[in-house]
Amino acid sequence: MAVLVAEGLDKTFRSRGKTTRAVDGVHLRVDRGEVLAFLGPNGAGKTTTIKMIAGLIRPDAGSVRVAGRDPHRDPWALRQLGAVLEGNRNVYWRLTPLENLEYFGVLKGLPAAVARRRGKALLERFELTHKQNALTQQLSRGMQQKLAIAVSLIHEPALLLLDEPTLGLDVEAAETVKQLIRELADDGQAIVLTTHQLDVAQQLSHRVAIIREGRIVAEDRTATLLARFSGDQYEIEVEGELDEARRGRLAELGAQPLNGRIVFVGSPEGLWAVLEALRPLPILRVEKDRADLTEVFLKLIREETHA
Ligand SMILES: Nc1ncnc2c1ncn2[C@@H]1O[C@H](COP(=O)(O)OP(=O)(O)OP(=O)(O)O)[C@@H](O)[C@H]1O
Repeated sequence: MAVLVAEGLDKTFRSRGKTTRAVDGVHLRVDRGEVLAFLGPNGAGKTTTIKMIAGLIRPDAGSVRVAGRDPHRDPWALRQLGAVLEGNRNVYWRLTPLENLEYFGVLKGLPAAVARRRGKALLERFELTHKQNALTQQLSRGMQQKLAIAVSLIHEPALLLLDEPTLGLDVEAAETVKQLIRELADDGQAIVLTTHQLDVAQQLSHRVAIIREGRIVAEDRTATLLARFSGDQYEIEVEGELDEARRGRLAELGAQPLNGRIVFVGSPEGLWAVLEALRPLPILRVEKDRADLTEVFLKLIREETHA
């Protein structure tokens, strides 16, 4: 089920006689339980798009539907949004985590008792209960980030917007936050993730949309995009020496021994023939050349530049 449907979004800024077409015909869709990584170089139009989705900037053209309704017209649709857009700004340093959750819950229209009950449940779930009465400013950055996410979820929004959720966190805190995001998605939360940390995007996203100069230049399932940009080269490592007969057979199949590895470019069927030719030598490793999201991103961005 589509939680977010954005269609044909346009936004042009005019300031001091200069016109910037920040967003140009952007379509985005996010389903329940799906993490969409929304990626692009600096100034590509991500923040402007997210602000249009969040009801903060009115699009010149196009439409946004969150859980079927327009956040620019319908306060109910606005309540279907939760956002951690700029670091920890949605928490108050001088309040405790529980007070933050209660305060923002009431601000979002919840009765105080409901906000408190949900706040306690979120602290439990995010393993922050032991800090519920400490001042937020005394929490570690990782804990503050978890609290910021908890606060954005207090009113049980249909769509969660996360901007750079792991930026500046140490390895362990980043892993905890990533795990939390995975669990939220597994429980059905729809999430739009904006980040320049492409490894994080690769690990967390089901789908990727890449924007450049206001236009979407690629939009696909993460796995599909990675497969599309992966080569068809295999590397095989075996134990023991290759005799002359075997070397000859490998050459016939188009496989090349190279620095202790065998390199083969071809189809999966061809690979089986190569493996067959190596029998009965023990195989230590067979690996396909796989693109990562950084390579995909750079290729797409450059392709567009040269187009
Ligand atoms: N209020 C504004 N007035 C004029 N131009 C703006 C305004 N907001 C954004 N822009 C311009 O619109 C374009 C897109 O900006 P946007 O902030 O959406 O990019 P971004 O992809 O979020 O970039 P970053 O990754 O650097 O945050 C940029 O050229 C930016 O300078």
